Amino acid sequence: MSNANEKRQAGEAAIRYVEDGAIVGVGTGSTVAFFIDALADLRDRIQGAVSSSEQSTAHLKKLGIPVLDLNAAGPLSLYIDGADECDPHKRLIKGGGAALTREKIIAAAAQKFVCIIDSSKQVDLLGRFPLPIEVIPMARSLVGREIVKLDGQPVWRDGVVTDNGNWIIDVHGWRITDPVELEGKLNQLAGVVTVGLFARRPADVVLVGDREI
Ligand SMILES: O=C[C@H](O)[C@H](O)[C@H](O)COP(=O)(O)O
Repeated sequence: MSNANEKRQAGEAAIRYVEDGAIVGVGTGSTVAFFIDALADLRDRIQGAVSSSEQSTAHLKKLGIPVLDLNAAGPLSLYIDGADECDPHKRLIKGGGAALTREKIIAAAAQKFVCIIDSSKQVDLLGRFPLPIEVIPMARSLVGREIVKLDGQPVWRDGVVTDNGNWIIDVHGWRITDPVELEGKLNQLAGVVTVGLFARRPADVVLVGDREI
């Protein structure tokens, strides 16, 4: 089965976690787009969605799904989002679409995080996909030098500005044996806004196509 078909299956399968009256946290990306399409059928049974990006907000609104502010919504029961890589412990690399900061905030606010992926995203060890890091623009070179000290190869995602007005550095060449430790270490660097490692707050459920693992 193609990756696109598995993404569609995962997006549609995630609907079974949505409860009546819920405010649903919604991630970003091509897999989530299938979820949003399916969520439109339930729009009269939910209160609405909290969105992780301008892209998802536009999609949700186009389909008539109310988009709510996280501060007003409070704790969320459910967050649905894709990932760029997923290890056997449900730890993730995210941020291929530059939406990692708002995604991490919503994941932290949600009781259950259901991650929807196709099978190409499954890895034994995180790091084949370059690790995205959102940085304050003036700190780009500083953070890059710190990454080199940690044996990573930083590549500036030239031309990309995040929804928060910041820049992205993609780090190549890391085999991430201890993602919890690395996430903490990178979070401490001055100028880093968010690291695309979701190890301290991994997914609770992963759907690979329509198969829950
Ligand atoms: O910033 C983007 C997000 O983390 C996405 O969830 C991730 O890149 C996966 O996207 P896709 O479902 O398009 O492969």
